[in-house]
Amino acid sequence: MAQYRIVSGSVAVISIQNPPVNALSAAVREGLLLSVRAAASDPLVRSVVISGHNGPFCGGADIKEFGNVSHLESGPHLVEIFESVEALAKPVVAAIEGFALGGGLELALACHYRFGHSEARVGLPEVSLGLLPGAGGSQRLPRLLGVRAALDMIVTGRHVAAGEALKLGLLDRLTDGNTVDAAVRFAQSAEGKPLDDRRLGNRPCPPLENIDAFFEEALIHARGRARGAAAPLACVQAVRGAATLPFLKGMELEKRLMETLMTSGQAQASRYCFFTERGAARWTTPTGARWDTCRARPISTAAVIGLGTMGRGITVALARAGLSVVAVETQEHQLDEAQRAVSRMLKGGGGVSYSADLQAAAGADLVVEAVFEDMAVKEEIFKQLSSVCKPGALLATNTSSLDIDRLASCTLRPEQVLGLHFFAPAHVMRLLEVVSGPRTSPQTVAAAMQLGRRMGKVSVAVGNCPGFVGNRMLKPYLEQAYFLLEEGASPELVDAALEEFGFPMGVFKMSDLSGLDIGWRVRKEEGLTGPGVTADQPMRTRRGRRYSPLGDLMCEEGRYGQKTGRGWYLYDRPGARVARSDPWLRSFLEEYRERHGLLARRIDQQEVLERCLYALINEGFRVLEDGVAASPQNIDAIYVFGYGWPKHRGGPMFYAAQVGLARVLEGLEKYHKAHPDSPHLQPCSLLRRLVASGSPPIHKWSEVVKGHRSQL
Ligand SMILES: CC/C=C\C/C=C/C(=O)SCCNC(=O)CCNC(=O)[C@H](O)C(C)(C)COP(=O)(O)OP(=O)(O)OC[C@H]1O[C@@H](n2cnc3c(N)ncnc32)[C@H](O)[C@@H]1OP(=O)(O)O
Repeated sequence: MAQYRIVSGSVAVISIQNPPVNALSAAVREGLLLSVRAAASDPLVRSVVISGHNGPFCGGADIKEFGNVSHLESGPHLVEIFESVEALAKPVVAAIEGFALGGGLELALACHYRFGHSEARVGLPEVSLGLLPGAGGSQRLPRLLGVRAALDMIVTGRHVAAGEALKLGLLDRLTDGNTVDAAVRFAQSAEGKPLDDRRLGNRPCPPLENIDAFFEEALIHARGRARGAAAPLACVQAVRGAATLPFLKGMELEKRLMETLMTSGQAQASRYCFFTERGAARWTTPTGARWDTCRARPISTAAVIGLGTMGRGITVALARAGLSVVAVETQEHQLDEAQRAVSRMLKGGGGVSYSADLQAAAGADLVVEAVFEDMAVKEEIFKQLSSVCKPGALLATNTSSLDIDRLASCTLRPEQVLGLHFFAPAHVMRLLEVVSGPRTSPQTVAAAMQLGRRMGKVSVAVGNCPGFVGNRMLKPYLEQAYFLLEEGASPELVDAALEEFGFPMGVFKMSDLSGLDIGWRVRKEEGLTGPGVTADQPMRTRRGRRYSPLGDLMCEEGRYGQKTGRGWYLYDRPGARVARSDPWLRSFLEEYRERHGLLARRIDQQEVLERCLYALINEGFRVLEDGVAASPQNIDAIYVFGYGWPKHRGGPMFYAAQVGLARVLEGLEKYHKAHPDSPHLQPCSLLRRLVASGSPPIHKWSEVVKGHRSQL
């Protein structure tokens, strides 16, 4: 699948043909090598242009082959092909339109010249697949750009726009016109000229002072970016090889590092995330409606009701997606402040108008309610929206846990009511939970999923239950963290274990960031704390189960987290970010344990991880059993893109499969025996059934789930 043709009498144009992204599958590799050999041996050919068929240059190695060694090993290897390209005695020009990523850019680096379209982008994103640029990219790019710029691109995996690539010297020329035509003309002008200096494998790496100190720092930085991830560290090692070794020795090092990464569980997990992200768009409902058959009415105008932090972020996300937005806030002072904040974020007006009157939502195709979490207030707004809004307008709530169906009941159009659960900050975070109630129509889901895509979100269709998928699973995780404090752990110990696992922030730091008062309000609403709880009720039991009042007590002390400068940690001032240990908290916990006759014991990191993560995973199985998520892959997408679950660990359900379902079951049984008053540790029946049926691979779990009622 490489097209070969001769143009202008002397230029061989080799076009990679493998839609949609022209990935370098075995067939493409075969075709490329044959074409390069044909160009080398044809005396009429004096130069070569390599391009991508129908737009994109090349999306890199074929990721679908990675899990299958026989596919990966069939056909010539990329390193061999790129060596032949670089060694060709005729000038080779890469004509880059769309994108040249991973192996695609490595191919371009083996060419003698690189032409780019002005809207193209290039990058070496292998690190996000748990790999390194293992087809010479880690050795050629530093020789072209210098170590600093190359290391940045390789360790971050970022896509670089054509303009920046030109400045860096990665692209030789840009064109706004037809890239292949421009490359052909240039190739002809380079015919017969010396090529030695154009072969990056021949060049030394530009010198760098204080190499040891530079790479030490680079390693520390790489470790901090994704804790516990092996690929960024291997990338640093490979680039160090480029800076210190001859090309062929560097290539050997790259090969050794790549072989270790390629077969690692981390690469498997990262690859799984890649497909999970894309798979979330393919939703279905029990009525048979599907992503590819259900037509969605396009949404071009939206109204956002309530301009607190969430409402502002949602307004920005919608405006950036090209919608015309009316932002409504009934409190005048809040409206002015919000207008300034939104304009700052959008760097100007950006198609947003403002109003203090709900009537302004009358003409919108979609309304997103984003007022604070109070059911009575939301019900009143939905009642009003039902009569104010035009027929056909969709009514969405940004609630993070309340009942969508109850809100739908306040309207005369329950089939057009849904939840759009954004994550803070809403214009930055990738995840969107699209929540349907029992009466939400498939067309409504389709429209929301399409809108999510326009906003660049990973949108996941979920069913209606308290907390939906993400927050429902978070509850047992948080609960175990509180219990661990009661039993003798400190917030520092719990957070360190979770951060070492790979979360960007431990549970207590995260709670300080989002505000302890949010959970407090929810618990009050649920009747777990506050005036509804009578004095004769035991403090550490609710509805017959263990309950930790620690979070409530903290709020009663006015410790809401970063916003008050005090929470599970101490901060220099309200709003400051750097968490410091707080001696007050230590005494508070000691006094609490003493008051309740709790004996502090030594808790290790393994127990922290198992109790917190297994409780969360167990709830994930319940979510699947209840039909609130369509697949374990959807749960994993939610956790990776909304809750900071490390990509190199795939998501909670993937992690459970990787650890072994039998081991997770055994762990839960052990902890439930020790804590029988904590039902979240009681293994759910789906997990038991999966283990009983031999722990099938994750893509076969649906066969065991079958027969349960879907809430989607
Ligand atoms: C043996 C190894 C030796 C050497 C090292 C080389 C390693 C590599 O090259 S690893 C691959 C590096 N490349 C990437 O990481 C790029 C991954 N792709 C993307 O970032 C994006 O897909 C895109 C920017 C290329 C296009 O984005 P967009 O237009 O939004 O489309 P989609 O992402 O929805 O993708 C469409 C479709 O294509 C599939 N796909 C994308 N890239 C690849 C690929 N490299 N290999 C195989 N398939 C790929 C993607 O899964 C979508 O299909 P599905 O919807 O069916 O999943």
